[in-house]
Amino acid sequence: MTMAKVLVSDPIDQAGIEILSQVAQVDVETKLPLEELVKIIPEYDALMLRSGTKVTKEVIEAGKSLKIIGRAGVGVDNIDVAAATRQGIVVVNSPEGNTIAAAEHALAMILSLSRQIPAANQSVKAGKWERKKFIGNEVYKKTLGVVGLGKIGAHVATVARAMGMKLIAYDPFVSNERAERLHCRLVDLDLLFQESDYITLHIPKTTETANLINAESLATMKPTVRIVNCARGGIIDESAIAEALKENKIGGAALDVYANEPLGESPLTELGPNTVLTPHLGASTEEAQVNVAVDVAEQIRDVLLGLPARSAVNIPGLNPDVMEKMRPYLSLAETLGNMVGQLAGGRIEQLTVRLQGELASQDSQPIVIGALKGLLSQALRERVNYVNASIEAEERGIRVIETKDASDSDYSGGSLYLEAEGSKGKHSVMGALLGDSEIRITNLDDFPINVPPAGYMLFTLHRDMPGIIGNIGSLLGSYNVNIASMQVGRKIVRGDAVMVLSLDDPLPEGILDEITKVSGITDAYTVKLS
Ligand SMILES: NC(=O)c1ccc[n+]([C@@H]2O[C@H](COP(=O)([O-])OP(=O)(O)OC[C@H]3O[C@@H](n4cnc5c(N)ncnc54)[C@H](O)[C@@H]3O)[C@@H](O)[C@H]2O)c1
Ligand SMILES: O=C(O)CC[C@@H](O)C(=O)O
Repeated sequence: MTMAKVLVSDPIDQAGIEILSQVAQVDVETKLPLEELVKIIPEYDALMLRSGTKVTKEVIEAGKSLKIIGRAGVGVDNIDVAAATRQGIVVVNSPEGNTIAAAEHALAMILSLSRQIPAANQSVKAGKWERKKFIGNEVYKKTLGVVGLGKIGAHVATVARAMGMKLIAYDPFVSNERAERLHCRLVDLDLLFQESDYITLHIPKTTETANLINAESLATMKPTVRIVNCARGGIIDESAIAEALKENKIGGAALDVYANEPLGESPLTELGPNTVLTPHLGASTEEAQVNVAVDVAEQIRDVLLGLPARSAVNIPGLNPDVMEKMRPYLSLAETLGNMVGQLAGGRIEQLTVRLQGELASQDSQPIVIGALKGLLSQALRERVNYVNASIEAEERGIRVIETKDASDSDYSGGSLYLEAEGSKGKHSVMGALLGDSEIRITNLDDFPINVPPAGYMLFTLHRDMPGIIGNIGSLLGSYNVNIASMQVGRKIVRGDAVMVLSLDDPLPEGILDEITKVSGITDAYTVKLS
């Protein structure tokens, strides 16, 4: 077996490299120009990066073997996640590994601005002793406006409170209870801008948050306000804040992140001591770098070993614990999805997924994704996976109906019913687990059966009458097709029935037509599960 290959395209801690090396050949190539990255990426199974690499659609489309992209940090805005999802590539990050580092950097920025530490440092090093020039302010009893009360915002709030600051916050997605626990008063954004002595941003950059701080909002703030951005560049309009700082319309700003990085030429670099700039250092502590490298490298290792990732940003809701617990049911869902997809024909319009009995108490989302993965596997083969199954189904216009019926199942552990409507009509299959993980198909088109899935299967709809089984057996024998097992399911004696045959060999071309000509057979279908 050839060893997997991982490309590490930004500097990451050695602890991460060591983990990756357990399962893969690791190449560290930093500062690659885009065209070079596009050229070499086809060789790699995984890509690990920080904020320095831009993983564009072009990179992703060239990464034909990529299974996972790991961002050693929080923000995945330098990765085209939509393109990765479409291509079935898992994107993982380290949501908490650098929380404390980023929060402490924001707090350091608040204090640096208040006491003009960077400017005072420069002055002393220049041989001066300007004690009067560097009179600062205390943060004690000042109002801190926290925009974004997530992980980093919450830690900033906790420490700021310990320093005696009054806290207000704006985050439309957090509850009053969370804000109260953090001793923050939730306010609207306009009020936060007007009341704050310090404003600190801890939100992602989205279309809603782009240029959240601009000339207009700056005009509503106190003339002494100090603004800190250790979140993302582009949340502040850089020319507007540069203008406000130059004209002393606000007290100061400390920025770690920029619309374009590296910052290069910018009006921000021309500003005086009221402006503190750092080169995206929020996550740059030894501790955080070990945390994020280990966190993400472990996930890459796991995915390369066929295990789930714990912080995938593009597999909604499928956390590893759920995946592990549900694994046998996911396999059941995939098998049934694959079968019903073949029975109902190539162009599927609707899939109904019903979780029955005890299974109804489980989250249906992973099961639905598993069923869709199975359903699409004939068309998309290995291109469909747990990441892109839903998006691929949506693009094909497949309607998905999820239902639950806790009362209905003869099987302990419950059963799963799938019904698909497609170009070959409407068909249904039901299945359950025998013991912990053995799959049984328990129903086909509403006829009770009990068979394990097999590589090649033949299903017939027929009239239950003497001789029919023998005729089918002889016909298959004449084509040298060996029958591994056979079962008949019927609702009433001499009524309609199904026959399920597991075959050792694939059915030769044209034999289905012959089967349907056998007296009593009304229809016949084959399914290939290998
Ligand atoms: N400078 C750095 O090196 C560095 C390091 C780590 C994280 N970050 C950045 O810091 C930011 C926050 O990270 P986190 O780990 O706290 O994320 P988080 O997801 O825990 O918190 C983000 C918060 O923002 C809120 N939010 C989203 N949209 C909002 C909006 N329009 N208005 C107000 N609030 C909104 C969310 O409800 C959430 O509570 C991210 O942008 C991340 O990329 C930067
Ligand atoms: O990689 C870095 O140093 C920055 C990471 C930071 O911006 C993040 O979003 O986690």
